Amino acid sequence: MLEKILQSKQKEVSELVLPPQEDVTHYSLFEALRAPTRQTALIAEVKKASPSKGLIRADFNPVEIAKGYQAGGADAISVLTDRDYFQGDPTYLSAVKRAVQLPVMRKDFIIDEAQVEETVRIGADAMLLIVGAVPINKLKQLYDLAYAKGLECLVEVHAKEELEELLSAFTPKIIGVNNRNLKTFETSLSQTEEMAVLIPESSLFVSESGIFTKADIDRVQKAGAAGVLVGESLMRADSPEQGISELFGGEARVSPS
Ligand SMILES: O=P(O)(O)OC[C@@H](O)[C@@H](O)c1c[nH]c2ccccc12
Repeated sequence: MLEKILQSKQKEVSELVLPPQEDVTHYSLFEALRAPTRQTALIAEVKKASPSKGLIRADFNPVEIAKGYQAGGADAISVLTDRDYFQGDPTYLSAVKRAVQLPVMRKDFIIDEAQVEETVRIGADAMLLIVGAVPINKLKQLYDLAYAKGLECLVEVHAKEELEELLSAFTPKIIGVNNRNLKTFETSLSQTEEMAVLIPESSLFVSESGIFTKADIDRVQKAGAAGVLVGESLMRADSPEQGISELFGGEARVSPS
């Protein structure tokens, strides 16, 4: 599946027309994750559909969902911008960014410098980089370019070998372990547990995908995750706010946001 997505991305990139620059106020993802609203930081994801689950939420208003996430105490927001496989759109990110006072991360398959520039233009504060989507030296170039342009990165790995390859090249400030194997779509939280020991102390560690309950949050937090990235379980909730409250089992906020 990842292969197929990357092929269409290549085509998309070759046809990319850069949008005008959005005028926005930036918020740091790193700082937000370091001082979370609850014990475990939450990146709440705006995602209409996915290749593994199909349509997740028919009644989909990205701005209303993002505002609900902010009201519910999310620390940051992730917006899927891939059109072909996730029914996302770069314009959703710009609209969300204008509506909330939280760091907003672009969730897409970034393989080229032009997409980094596009990410800046649409007003994002951060973007996802996936180890395994591009060769590691290319990933490092994209990472350095992003930071040079004022964008932060969440660098995602799935397998242990990917993490080792990443760390032998450089140490990202924010590392995500995707519990979902992008080749098979299976999720397993033991992925987070197995990889936690290898994550350097100096990096913020986010556990991504397949997190549905307070028990799941406690489990990855115990393993060492400072934060979680949650999409589906929140998108299926009656309201985003209530979804967050239920996900945290009613846990009180430790700091207002
Ligand atoms: O919906 P979930 O299982 O809570 O997962 C969210 C997020 O981790 C997932 O959307 C994701 C993680 N890495 C990705 C890379 C590309 C697209 C999507 C993703």
